[in-house]
Amino acid sequence: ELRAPPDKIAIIGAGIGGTSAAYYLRQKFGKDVKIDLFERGEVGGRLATMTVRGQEYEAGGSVIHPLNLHMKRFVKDLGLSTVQGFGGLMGIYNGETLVFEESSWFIVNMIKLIWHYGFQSLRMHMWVEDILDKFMRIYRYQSHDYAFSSVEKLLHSLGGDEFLGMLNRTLLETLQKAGFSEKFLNEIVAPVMRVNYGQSMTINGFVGAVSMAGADSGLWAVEGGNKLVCSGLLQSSKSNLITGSVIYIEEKTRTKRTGNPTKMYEVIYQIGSETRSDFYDIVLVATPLNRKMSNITFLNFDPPIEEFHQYYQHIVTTFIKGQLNSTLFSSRALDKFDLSTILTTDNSDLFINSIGIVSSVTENNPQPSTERGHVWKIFSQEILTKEQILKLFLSYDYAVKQPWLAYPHYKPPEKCPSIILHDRLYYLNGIECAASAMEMSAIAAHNAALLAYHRWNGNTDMIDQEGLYEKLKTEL
Ligand SMILES: Cc1cc2nc3c(=O)[nH]c(=O)nc-3n(C[C@H](O)[C@H](O)[C@H](O)COP(=O)(O)OP(=O)(O)OC[C@H]3O[C@@H](n4cnc5c(N)ncnc54)[C@H](O)[C@@H]3O)c2cc1C
Ligand SMILES: CC(C)=CCC/C(C)=C/CC/C(C)=C/CSC[C@H](N)C(=O)O
Repeated sequence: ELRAPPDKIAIIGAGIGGTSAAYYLRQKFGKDVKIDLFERGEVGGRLATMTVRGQEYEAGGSVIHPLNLHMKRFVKDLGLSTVQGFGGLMGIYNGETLVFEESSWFIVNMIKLIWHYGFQSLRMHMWVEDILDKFMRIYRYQSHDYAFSSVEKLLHSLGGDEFLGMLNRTLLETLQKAGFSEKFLNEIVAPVMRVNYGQSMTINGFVGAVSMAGADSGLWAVEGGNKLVCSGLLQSSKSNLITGSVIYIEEKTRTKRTGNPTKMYEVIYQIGSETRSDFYDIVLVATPLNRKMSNITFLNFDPPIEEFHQYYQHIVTTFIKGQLNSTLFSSRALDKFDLSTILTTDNSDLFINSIGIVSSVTENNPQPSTERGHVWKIFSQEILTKEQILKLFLSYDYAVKQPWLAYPHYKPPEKCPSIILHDRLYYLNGIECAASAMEMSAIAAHNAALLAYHRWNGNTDMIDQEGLYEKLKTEL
């Protein structure tokens, strides 16, 4: 028998995590629950576009994997359209020369890869496939409403000790153990880690696999910008957006309409210079909990809620429209230079992680070359200086930058923060310690919604079930 649903739920953060939590909470708790979604910045969070000269470009989370089923479902349910085509040729620069260059001929490419690295790229493909295969089990568990009380338990359910163990070893250790060559690791794997996570192969093995998946073919994005998923979910979940900054959360006893004293959470927030507060039965925190990123204080909890010190990687996205100085990378002049993406190896002298031609959020493919050049997106650790820009470009029209505290600085062994911070207080972004990606936040959101629902109704048999894979394999 179900308990009456909660009256009010608060979600802090309207990124993809918070808005998908609103969507799944509405599905589970029904139409009568009031859901307030607090956002101090823009709806979308790290899914953000930048408008330059009338064109919008993805400045944060930009690509989605074809097997990211939550994102796929949101796009379908919300009636959004997708754009494909992050094609073009890729090269890898080591600070002196291009150590690898793609060819537009599939067969030539294969021969080049085998010539340089033997069958390592095929083996890498199989390594990632195997991890993705196990990862996909989460969708089956969630479609049967199963929830997990910790990130570790969730990952363990996907592939046992070995799968969870990926959090405790560096990608380098994992791949060396699997027999990959130094040359392949330095020239192919390290550049992919740099473009996707701005870090080296010392990140944990799981996020390393996610990053390699982020170099697969078939990647897509939402036409008009990935952040449209967040505004769409906010609307479809019929949540109430409060544009304010949450500063405190405190547990208090309140007397409800029924006359019963009930433990509730007081959420104290600021709108401009005004401080307001409201009471909630359930609270979901959908933002990284650290001073620099959210600055939320948990007041008077017994036992106290731990301080979070996860360090987030500083990354700068810069958009530059201009004529690339192709001679920096190769002896070929610009009209003979056909690479549209250049990744870099782990070389401390390099001041960029990657540079690539981008299309606007409405284009399916990069615009044909114009006199004044393409729009290039550059990832770097630091803000580019004018001298650095002039080294990269013969001439340029504009350079606009967006700095980010982008994703955790990975340093295995990883100990993920708790999902259950207190009785009815949940934390979604602990999942980023395993890997940060849009789909990971959506998975954490679905899990937290299911967990909140089952704990509210006392359905303990739906939480942390072991042997789920075997159990569900035989179910229709
Ligand atoms: C440059 C970059 C490139 C990326 N590329 C990709 C990619 O290609 N593919 C991919 O899958 N992932 C990518 N990611 C990762 C992906 O964007 C994130 O994992 C995901 O967007 C995180 O979503 P979230 O909702 O969990 O957190 P966020 O998007 O950070 O949302 C948290 C929200 O909470 C709000 N907030 C914080 N504190 C408070 C407060 N006190 N009160 C009220 N509101 C508050 C914030 O303003 C923010 O909007 C990229 C990230 C970056 C930065
Ligand atoms: C979660 C799973 C199974 C897959 C996600 C794969 C994926 C899309 C990874 C990308 C992660 C990421 C943080 C990319 C950042 S940079 C993206 C892109 N190269 C760009 O140039 O903007």
